Amino acid sequence: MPLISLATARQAVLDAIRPAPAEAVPLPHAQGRFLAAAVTASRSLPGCDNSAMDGWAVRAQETQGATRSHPVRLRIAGTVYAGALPARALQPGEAARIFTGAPLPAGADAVVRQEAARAEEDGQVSLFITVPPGHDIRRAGEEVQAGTPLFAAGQRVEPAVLGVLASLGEATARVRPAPRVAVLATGDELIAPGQPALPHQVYESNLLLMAALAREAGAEVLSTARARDDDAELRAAVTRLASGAGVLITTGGASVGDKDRVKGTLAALGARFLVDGVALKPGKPVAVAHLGGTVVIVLPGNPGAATVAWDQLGRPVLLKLQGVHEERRRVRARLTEGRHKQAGLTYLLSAQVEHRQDGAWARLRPQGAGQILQNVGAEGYAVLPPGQADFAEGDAVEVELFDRPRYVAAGP
Ligand SMILES: Nc1nc2c(c(=O)[nH]1)N[C@H]1C(S)=C(S)[C@@H](COP(=O)(O)OP(=O)(O)OC[C@H]3O[C@@H](n4cnc5c(N)ncnc54)[C@H](O)[C@@H]3O)O[C@H]1N2
Ligand code: MOO
Repeated sequence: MPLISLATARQAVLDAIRPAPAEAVPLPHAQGRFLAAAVTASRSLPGCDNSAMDGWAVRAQETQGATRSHPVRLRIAGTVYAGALPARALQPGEAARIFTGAPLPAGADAVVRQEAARAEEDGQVSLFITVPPGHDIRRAGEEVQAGTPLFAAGQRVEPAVLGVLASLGEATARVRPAPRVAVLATGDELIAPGQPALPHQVYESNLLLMAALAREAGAEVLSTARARDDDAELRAAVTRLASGAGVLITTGGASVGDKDRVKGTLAALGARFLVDGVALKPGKPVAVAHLGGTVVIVLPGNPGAATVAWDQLGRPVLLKLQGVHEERRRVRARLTEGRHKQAGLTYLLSAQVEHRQDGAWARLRPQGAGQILQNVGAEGYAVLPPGQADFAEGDAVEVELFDRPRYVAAGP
């Protein structure tokens, strides 16, 4: 049976995943989450007319003609600090001492900053500049009017968004919970970093890598574990890890070798496969299954293949659970070198994009499913689509970029 395409696989998986119910969380816990509902400004910013500078609140008209050699003198009428209300309105002939952020007294319509003024000993202030109405004033609502739509559902709560929510007075945000993820690395050959290893043994790197990638996609990683290529051990590990997790990521043992037992173990436990194998390289053996209420992402052991398979199927699952769909930027770029590929598969190759005078070029680095260095510094994947086997140097391809994705609310 021919393998299904990447696009078909992703659609099948996403159709089967529902976003988790939204919850209100305190703002400090909302960082990195995705808004479950649109946010409208609950107050205007600023809340009232206020001073942009430390100086003097005045009637602009009364500063007419003021210069350093011919100052205008006004009577000092009290002081307004930020957070306090002015004691009274400004009368003609008066200036009030005012500080940055303090509400403008009624009657005042401009501020003269203190560098352009001097308080005299007779209770007056000399102003050295003429200012127009509105000078150094921040008007109520000039940044945002109460009721203005600010963020769409799906917006990621980045630091700047947290700042805006707090300045609106919000203490909580409605977001989807972080998917609770467990990671299982399988393989007899694996040795934990820090332990001695012989050349035929392999340092286990997928646990750390996959947990980190899952966190990048919003997950809370509950546990990581290793298991040998042994049915009983795999069964016990899968059962234990899946019991507390919404998503279980496994790596290794996903192909057709004698010791590749992960899919068989899952099937024996009653897993229902949504996808089993994709016309993708690297990452062909990837599978996605439901095991009770847990989504299991079965990744190949090869770190390069696991990374691509995670990125193309695992990450979208995590985002859908959080109610969003990611739109990546794409650029068209020419290959700096030719590539031969299997015609039926989509190849996703780690690339850096170089902007030259004659346009964008995709530089592919040495890479392979079993390699890992290509991931470092990669700016995106050059997409070599199915239906073509040979790509020559200079052929234009799409590069799917990793940075600055746009998150939009996903369907149900
Ligand atoms: N006859 C065939 N052989 C293979 C096929 C096939 O279709 N027919 N598919 C190949 C493809 S594609 C891939 S990808 C690999 C995937 O194999 P597995 O998922 O079964 O992975 P393993 O055999 O367990 O390991 C592969 C490789 O990766 C290393 N590895 C595994 N886990 C880790 C880890 N946690 N940290 C670091 N490195 C790890 C492992 O030592 C192996 O070198 O199968 C092809 N074979
Ligand atoms: O297609 Mo495998 O996942 O690369 O070697």
